[in-house]
Parts: sequence; C-alpha cells; structure tokens
Amino acid sequence: MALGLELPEETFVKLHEFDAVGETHVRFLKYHPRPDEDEEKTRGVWLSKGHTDLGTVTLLYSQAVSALQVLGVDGRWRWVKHVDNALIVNAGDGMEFLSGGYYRATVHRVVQPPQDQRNLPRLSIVYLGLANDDVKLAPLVDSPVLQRIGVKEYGRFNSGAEIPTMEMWRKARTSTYGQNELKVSEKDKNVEEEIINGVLLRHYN
Ligand SMILES: O=C(O)CCC(=O)C(=O)O
Ligand SMILES: [Fe+2]
Repeated sequence: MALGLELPEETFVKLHEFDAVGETHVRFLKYHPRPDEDEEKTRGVWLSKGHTDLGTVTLLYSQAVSALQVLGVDGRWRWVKHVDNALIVNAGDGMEFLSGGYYRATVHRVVQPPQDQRNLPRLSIVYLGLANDDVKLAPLVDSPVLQRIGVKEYGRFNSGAEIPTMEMWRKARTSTYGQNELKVSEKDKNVEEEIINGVLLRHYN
C-alpha cells in the first residue's frame, strides 16, 4: 500500500510497531443460525449495518459460509466469494485518512447466508490492525501520488480542525457507538449519518 503511494515500502510498517501502545486485536466471531422471526426483526443483518472498520487494515480469513458483503461504488451489495486459504484485506478509516481518501475504507456488512447455507453456523476470524495510538491520521502528503491529486494536509478533516490520532479516533468511534443520534441522509434514505470529530460517518442499511 505504501508503494502504491510511491512511498518507501516500510512507511506503514513504521506506523504499526510491535512494541508501541495500540489496540490492534483479533476478533473471533461465531454466528449461529437464527429463527425466522429473529431474521425478520433485524431484516437479515447479522453483524452491524454496513460499516467501515475504524483501524487501518483488516485481515479476514475467507469463510466457506457466505455472509460477508461489500458495498460497491455503484451502491450494490456484493457477496465476498470464498477462496480456500485466502485472506480478505479491507482498508479501514485510518487508512482512508492517512491516504487522504486515496484508499477508501471498505463498507461491509454481515448478513444471513444464502438459502443453501442457512442452517450452518459460521466462524469468523478477523485481524483488526490499528496504527500506533500516537499516530496522527493526517494524509501522508510526502506521497508524490497524493501531491499529484492535490490532497491537502488536513485531508478529510475540516481545515483548522484538530486532526485525531489513532487513539482519539478509536475512542471517539467506540464511545459513540449506538449512543449518537443518527440522521437519515438527505441524499440516500438507506443511509444514516453522524458526525465524529468533524468527519461524516455513514451507516448503511
Ligand atoms: O464476520 C465477518 O466476516 C466480518 C466481521 C466484521 O466486519 C467486523 O468484525 O468488523
Ligand atoms: Fe467490520
């Protein structure tokens, strides 16, 4: 990803040090088949509405039971196809900020599997990579690629606003989870919005 920005290969490695304070973690999730009435209540959504992960890079072990979907730029949800022993790599908010939006955070959700897999439990192992807590999530404007496309130092944040560190961003997102009042987007009624640290965050239905 660093090379894609024409930056030294180790650029992101240095922002994710083994000994630094940070909250990179692994999540194990086991989803059990649910009765139809529960599926109706949640309209088939298993884990969160469409969301972005708050860190930089997420690695998911490809699962034979389909449930993960990714939102395309065309507004369509697509199943992530299973490939044996493959890893799915998703960019998160941190990566979107550090790259000034060049790498967009993947909007994804977990839904009830297709008909022929509905009776199966699903196991999910997810590595959620976050930058070191003290990394400021300003775009890496040394990147010739970002310079060519004219990314500004404040990137997605309002100019003059305090740019959050990885620690500030993860705390802001986790502490507001389910607390903030969400407003239906004026542009798309399937999207609800909230503002965190001056950044518009979207929740996709
Ligand atoms: O279970 C999955 O495939 C994805 C889980 C996920 O999106 C998350 O833990 O943030
Ligand atoms: Fe996720």
